[in-house]
Amino acid sequence: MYVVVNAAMSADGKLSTREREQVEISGPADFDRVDALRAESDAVMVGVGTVLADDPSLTVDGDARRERRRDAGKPENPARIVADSRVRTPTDARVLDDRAETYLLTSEAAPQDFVAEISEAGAEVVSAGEQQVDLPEALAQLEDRGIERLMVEGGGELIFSLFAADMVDELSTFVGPAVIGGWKAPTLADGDGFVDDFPELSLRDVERVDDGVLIRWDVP
Ligand SMILES: NC(=O)C1=CN([C@@H]2O[C@H](COP(=O)(O)OP(=O)(O)OC[C@H]3O[C@@H](n4cnc5c(N)ncnc54)[C@H](O)[C@@H]3O)[C@@H](O)[C@H]2O)C=CC1
Ligand SMILES: Nc1nc(O)c(N)c(N[C@@H]2O[C@H](COP(=O)(O)O)[C@@H](O)[C@H]2O)n1
Repeated sequence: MYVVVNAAMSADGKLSTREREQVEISGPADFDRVDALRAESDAVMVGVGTVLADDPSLTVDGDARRERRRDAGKPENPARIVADSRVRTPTDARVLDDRAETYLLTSEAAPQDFVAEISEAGAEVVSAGEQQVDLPEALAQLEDRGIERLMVEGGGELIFSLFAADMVDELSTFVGPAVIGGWKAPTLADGDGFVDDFPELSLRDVERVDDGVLIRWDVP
């Protein structure tokens, strides 16, 4: 599986505010690029923190892009994946609507009645790991279901875990023209953080987009 992480951060490296309120960091050209990235992917993934904060749909906006996917024999939207160890996704979350297939990655710690409710609400549940989703195992199960190109949008906890598991192939960050601040505000990679053995990145390219900068890295 090829894993692309894409996120937008403020000039000071924050993904959202200390209240975890979504901020439009990207401008129109960057949002359009993100839509194209979604359309090129087999699945789009977030952590449940992002579902609870933003209630995203994770679908493709552009009609022409959805049509191209249909013409290629694919579903018009990529699958949606939520890492949600204990099933905190609300049953009325937009990721559970019928616009795309949705996988909920859970662990053995997930209460079985929540698992039943979320399955009833339309998600396919994939269990891997004891207390927290074991990402390599869960993503291997999804690869078996045909997901080869995965786009990850965030948030910071999930992105850190994917780097910690050495599962990221490419990182795109749009750095936008705002300062959000706040030590509690989510950053690109949160979790426990690294103290040594930092993942090394190789700069692919840098481009001015809207009023910010798009930086693309390969993760060798
Ligand atoms: N600016 C941007 O591009 C984006 C911003 N965001 C922002 O990020 C914030 C949410 O980020 P976070 O709070 O960090 O939550 P998150 O979206 O990274 O979800 C973390 C949660 O996922 C679950 N999880 C299950 N297995 C896991 C594993 N192996 N590793 C890590 N997490 C696992 C846990 O319940 C954990 O608390 C929101 O404020 C949202 O607005 C989110 C996506 C993109
Ligand atoms: N690329 C990007 N730029 C921003 O400025 C953002 N705030 C985000 N947020 C992410 O986009 C998701 C919203 O998805 P839908 O449009 O509802 O499908 C949100 O949940 C964050 O993952 N991304």
